[in-house]
Amino acid sequence: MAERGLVVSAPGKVILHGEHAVVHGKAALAVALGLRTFLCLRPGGEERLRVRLPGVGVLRSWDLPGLRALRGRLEADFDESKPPSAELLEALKEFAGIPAEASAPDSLAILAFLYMCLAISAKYGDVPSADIVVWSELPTGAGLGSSAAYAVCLAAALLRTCGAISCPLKDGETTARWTEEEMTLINSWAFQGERVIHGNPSGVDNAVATWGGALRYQSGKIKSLKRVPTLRILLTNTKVPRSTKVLVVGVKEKILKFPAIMNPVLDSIDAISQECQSVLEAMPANPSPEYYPVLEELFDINQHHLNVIGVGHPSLDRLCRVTASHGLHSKLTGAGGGGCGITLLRPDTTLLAVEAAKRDLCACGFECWETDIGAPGVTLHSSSSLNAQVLHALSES
Ligand SMILES: Nc1ncnc2c1ncn2[C@@H]1O[C@H](COP(=O)(O)OP(=O)(O)O)[C@@H](O)[C@H]1O
Ligand SMILES: C[C@@](O)(CCOP(=O)(O)O)CC(=O)O
Ligand SMILES: [Mg+2]
Repeated sequence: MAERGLVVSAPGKVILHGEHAVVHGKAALAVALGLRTFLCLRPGGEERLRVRLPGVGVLRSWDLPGLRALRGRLEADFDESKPPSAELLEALKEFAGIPAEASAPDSLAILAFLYMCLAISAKYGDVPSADIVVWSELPTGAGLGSSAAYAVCLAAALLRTCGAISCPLKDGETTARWTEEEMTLINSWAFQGERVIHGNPSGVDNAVATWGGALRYQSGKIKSLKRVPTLRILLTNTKVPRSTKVLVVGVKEKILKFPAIMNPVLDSIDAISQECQSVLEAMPANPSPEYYPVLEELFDINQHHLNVIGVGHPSLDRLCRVTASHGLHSKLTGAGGGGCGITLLRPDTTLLAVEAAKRDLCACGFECWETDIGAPGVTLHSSSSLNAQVLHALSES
């Protein structure tokens, strides 16, 4: 058990290309965002596990004997190489008093929390007597990988508390990262948490939340890009709620219904990811405008493909039209169906042009902001390193 408790964080992400296709074995390019989820775990007093998830309105606590008994009943099912079984999830729902068909944000968050607490403690130690609070800078359900950032924070905190991974923080350090081997373990358990939340995730989201930076992901293979060019991206949240789980199922159904139509589209998205990766890897650290026309064309082609596979939305079409009227190119990011879009800003895109585009996007009821990309992955913090906003949020949540 970490004596004085711990604070971990993990970044959100944008998928530049490859969302949905990556679920079907194609390549995706994802970059970590400068927006993070934070988890604080403090040792608890009496034998209780308490969790506060203000992002989804959850405040729950359970006595450890009850959790240990539940774990004992389910132990055979905690195989981290396989998706959590329907029976296991039903048992967790019943224990937590969650309706069987529940897929609301709070229900999925509690399910993922309980699954990871019991499964990790079943393998590496005991259920911790602790007070856990999670707070995020990311909008949930908007395509920025909030579920993965949440799962990665949970995995890192629980594995550290069970002693399965080290405490890499040295005296005087404010932040530290884990070793490659430890991040692989964190990522594999975070993928299990994503399986509870998403149903059939590809693993790209938890990979980029773990390793950070920019990476190409395909069928479990992760290739971090050596250098992340300084791309300026405008993030726009249409605020249209949607469920990644539902959208991923919809694409699968369309592939089964029209394989000869859909598979070539997935192959084309795969080729777009490859092409984009080649361009990014050829870019200097601070690319000049001439590199951008091809990136903009790839955005446009991919956005059309995403509409064809059924994950577009009128709000995203409107986003693309508004930015196009300012000479900018956008596409949805993440599962689509609403949520966020990303707009590529060239180095010579003036502040005035960006402000004009933001003004028109906000007039649509959207929320937009520029953020940097290539952020570090899962991180262990000394509490002194956290800024006042995060400290306040974690203490007040
Ligand atoms: N900060 C958080 N605290 C608790 N649960 C979270 C948090 N962020 C995300 N989640 C869980 O992840 C779900 C959103 O995942 P998803 O539909 O994949 O959207 P995205 O990953 O694009 O944000 C939420 O409904 C909730 O269950
Ligand atoms: C649609 C998908 O490709 C990305 C989902 O991203 P998000 O959960 O919307 O942030 C699903 C996946 O890769 O697991
Ligand atoms: Mg997600």
